[in-house]
Amino acid sequence: MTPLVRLAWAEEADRSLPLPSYKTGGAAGADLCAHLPLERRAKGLTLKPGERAAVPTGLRIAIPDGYEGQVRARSSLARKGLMLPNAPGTIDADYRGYIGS
Ligand SMILES: O=c1ccn([C@H]2C[C@H](O)[C@@H](COP(=O)(O)OP(=O)(O)OP(=O)(O)O)O2)c(=O)[nH]1
Repeated sequence: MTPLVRLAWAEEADRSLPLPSYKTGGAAGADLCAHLPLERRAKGLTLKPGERAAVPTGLRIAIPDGYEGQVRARSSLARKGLMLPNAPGTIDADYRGYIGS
């Protein structure tokens, strides 16, 4: 049986941003987009060396019981020197808050 993963936008989310999507039929994971507040989006997010930030996704997700979600950095980010300090980030099946990374 294919597990059903439910996604919901955060209340204040900009729903014109892309939802997580699998770029190819064989992709192991779906790409998540950053959901920066509108006023900060044009400038983006700049981190100083060694600085850390939680990047919101504007999404909540419900993972079925018995499964775990994982947030991993794309390898193209690693080539730019960006990484997730907690990778893989664990999304618990009973978590219903907003997903950040
Ligand atoms: O990269 C991540 C990792 C976790 N989470 C969310 C989903 C997860 O279910 C929850 C708690 O994560 P975890 O159990 O890894 O953190 P904790 O430090 O043990 O926090 P808590 O005491 O809140 O469980 O935070 C994210 O949104 N992004």
